[in-house]
Amino acid sequence: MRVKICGMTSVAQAEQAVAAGADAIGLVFYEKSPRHVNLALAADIASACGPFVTVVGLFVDTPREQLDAILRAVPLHLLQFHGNEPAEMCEAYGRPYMKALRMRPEMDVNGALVQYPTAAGVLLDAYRPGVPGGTGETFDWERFPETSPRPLVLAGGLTPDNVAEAVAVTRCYGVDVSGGVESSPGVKDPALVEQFITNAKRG
Ligand SMILES: O=C(O)c1ccccc1N[C@@H]1O[C@H](COP(=O)(O)O)[C@@H](O)[C@H]1O
Repeated sequence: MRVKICGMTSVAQAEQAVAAGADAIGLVFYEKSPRHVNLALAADIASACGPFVTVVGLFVDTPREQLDAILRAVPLHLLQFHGNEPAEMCEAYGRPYMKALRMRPEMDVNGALVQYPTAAGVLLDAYRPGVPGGTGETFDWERFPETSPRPLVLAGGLTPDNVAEAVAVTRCYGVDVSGGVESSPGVKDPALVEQFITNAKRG
């Protein structure tokens, strides 16, 4: 089980998550998010993580020039797309990418998955109209596909209390969390981070 802790807003938070066993950390480049980081801070956080931790950049319909500038400044290993980016746009940067799909009630999940054959992974998240992610809401885990052409990551409303069950029900490749390990938006709680990672890996 791989665990990503998303929305790091300080070097100390990232170092603590890595020390607690996080496989990946996320940097949010979506300006409307309370977890948004500027380039200098993002670069400092990325370089504090060490060579064996995946540093993920999160984007929501970010214009090409802006994303290129971020890539020049911050050493990102994986791009996570949370907007309406088609596969060609996700592929255009020549980096491994993960596409987030929000689980609208009427969505044909298998049909959506095959639209991203080049993704390193696909993340399934809760759907709230008008909100691209970080909702703190779960979706019906029974809708999680049993098989997939690409590794599937579960997100949406995960917490230390529900993550073991979520892993058991979905048998996902990995989990991603933001709000469920925070004391307030953008502030990670070290105890919750540690509990989350322990419970996810145990589950
Ligand atoms: O974290 C954010 O602020 C965010 C903003 C815009 C799009 C996605 C965002 N976060 C991602 O959303 C999911 C679920 O988050 P939560 O655990 O329910 O708070 C997760 O993949 C985050 O990386």
